[in-house]
Amino acid sequence: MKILSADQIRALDAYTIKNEPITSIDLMERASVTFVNWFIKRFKPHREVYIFCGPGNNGGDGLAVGRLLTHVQYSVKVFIFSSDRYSKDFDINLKRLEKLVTITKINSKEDIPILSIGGIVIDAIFGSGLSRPVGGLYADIIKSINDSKVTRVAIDIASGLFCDANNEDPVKLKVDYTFTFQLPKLSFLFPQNEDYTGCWVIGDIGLNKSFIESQSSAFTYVEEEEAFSVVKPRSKFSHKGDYGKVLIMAGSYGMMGAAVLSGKSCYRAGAGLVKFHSPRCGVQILQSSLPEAILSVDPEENFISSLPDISGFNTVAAGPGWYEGAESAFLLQQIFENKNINLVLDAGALNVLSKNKELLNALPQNTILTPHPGEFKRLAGEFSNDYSRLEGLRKFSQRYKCIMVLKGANTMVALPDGNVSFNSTGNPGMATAGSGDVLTGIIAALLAQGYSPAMASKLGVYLHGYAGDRAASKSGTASIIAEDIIDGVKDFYLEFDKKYSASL
Ligand SMILES: NC(=O)C1=CN([C@@H]2O[C@H](COP(=O)(O)OP(=O)(O)OC[C@H]3O[C@@H](n4cnc5c(N)ncnc54)[C@H](OP(=O)(O)O)[C@@H]3O)[C@@H](O)[C@H]2O)[C@@H](O)CC1
Ligand SMILES: [K+]
Repeated sequence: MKILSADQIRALDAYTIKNEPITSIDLMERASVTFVNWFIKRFKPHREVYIFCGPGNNGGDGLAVGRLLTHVQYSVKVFIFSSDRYSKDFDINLKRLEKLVTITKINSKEDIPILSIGGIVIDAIFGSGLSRPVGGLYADIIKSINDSKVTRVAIDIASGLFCDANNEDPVKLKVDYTFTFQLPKLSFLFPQNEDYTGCWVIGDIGLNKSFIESQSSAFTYVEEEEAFSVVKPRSKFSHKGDYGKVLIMAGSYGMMGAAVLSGKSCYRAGAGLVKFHSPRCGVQILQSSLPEAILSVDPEENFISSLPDISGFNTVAAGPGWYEGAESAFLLQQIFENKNINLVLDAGALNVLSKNKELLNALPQNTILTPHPGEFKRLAGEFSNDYSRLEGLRKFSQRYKCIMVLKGANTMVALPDGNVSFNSTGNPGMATAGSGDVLTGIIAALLAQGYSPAMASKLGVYLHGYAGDRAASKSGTASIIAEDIIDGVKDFYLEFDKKYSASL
């Protein structure tokens, strides 16, 4: 799903109105009906509902929502603001609502209502048309709502949040839910906006799909349909050689678990053959934890010091559980000399790169780097906010022609062509030791099976999050351990098999 800018959304709105065709007031009605259908499923009518409506079309939506909720017996109190310019559709909806309920105009601070505890605030002050930081009476209202013990629901986007740009100004409405129209907004995907986004839901209001397709955007949001559509079914006559050979260079004394987790997830995600290159201390651990894997043994007891013969492997995964000494830098240098191999680097390998930045210039094209935010900071430096970090990630990927997988909620995958996809699966329970090792194994497995590095990264991240969500559905978020995520990989392929046989 594409993520469009506020300007593109405005053009999409206008295009739909002209070409469907539909009048703008009817489109507003459709959007409001969609919102209300969702709202009444979630909130019972016994709670007091306060709707704050700004002067534009977001306010117009609020007024239409007020009317629709009144029709289904919700007790609604509606507030508007003095303005010298209301939108046309605001005015129309104001007239429609005035016949049903008393509307309060807020002219000064004294008019700001006290909100009853347990009430619900519907925020229709500003939507995608916010053009500058919020001040004056609007700011007073937002602060007052933020201080009240109510549930807050934003129509389209919380007031004070820009769709696609940073707003340093502290005046933004904190919300529990955002019901947004048609497409996710870039700002929903950043940790810094968590309080101003809450749980967000997309309502399909029938905006023109071919116009959306025609728009160029560097940003996409990967959801179920797209992810499953790229999974390759297995041919009846295939054999293990068709699914690739992965060499995992992971683990050191006390850290062999990282290698086990990467290897297991690599097999679960479909690799034909997994071979570990292990320090001597890891031999027993690996052979007994993963009998399916084969082993090459390093001369060193406690860490990997040398590169085995990698001819015959199409994929190498390196870094989980790594010792981060000078030997590892030399090892990376040797690995980088093999330009025709698919490569995933994680954890220790990333830290070795951070300490030896000159090595970045030798990265084979399309190498996949999977840093968490701390590792990315060590690689690329600090950024003042999440928007500039996104730009930093894009630049890094473009500069070193590598694929950057920045892990977190909505993991970002930045490609050397400047495009970035955001992931839709996963949950906070996946913030647990070993979760990253599992992702490394999954991405390596997909690379080995012939997915392009870009596809292996995007699908791998989706699959990893999906597996984590399945794990959460069985054991609850807080108790997920990395092994559970590996188990969840089975559920992904089970779902794929079902979808695939249903499609035949
Ligand atoms: N897109 C779609 O497909 C559909 C969109 N729909 C809805 O329309 C919404 C977008 O509506 P919109 O364009 O009228 O913008 P909106 O957010 O109401 O604000 C504009 C007003 O606020 C003012 N203003 C701005 N910033 C300000 C500030 N800091 N402080 C004070 N004033 C400020 C601005 O004034 P100006 O900047 O012109 O001075 C103008 O008066 C969208 O979010 C969705 O809810 C649906 O109905 C149907 C389908
Ligand atoms: K809003």
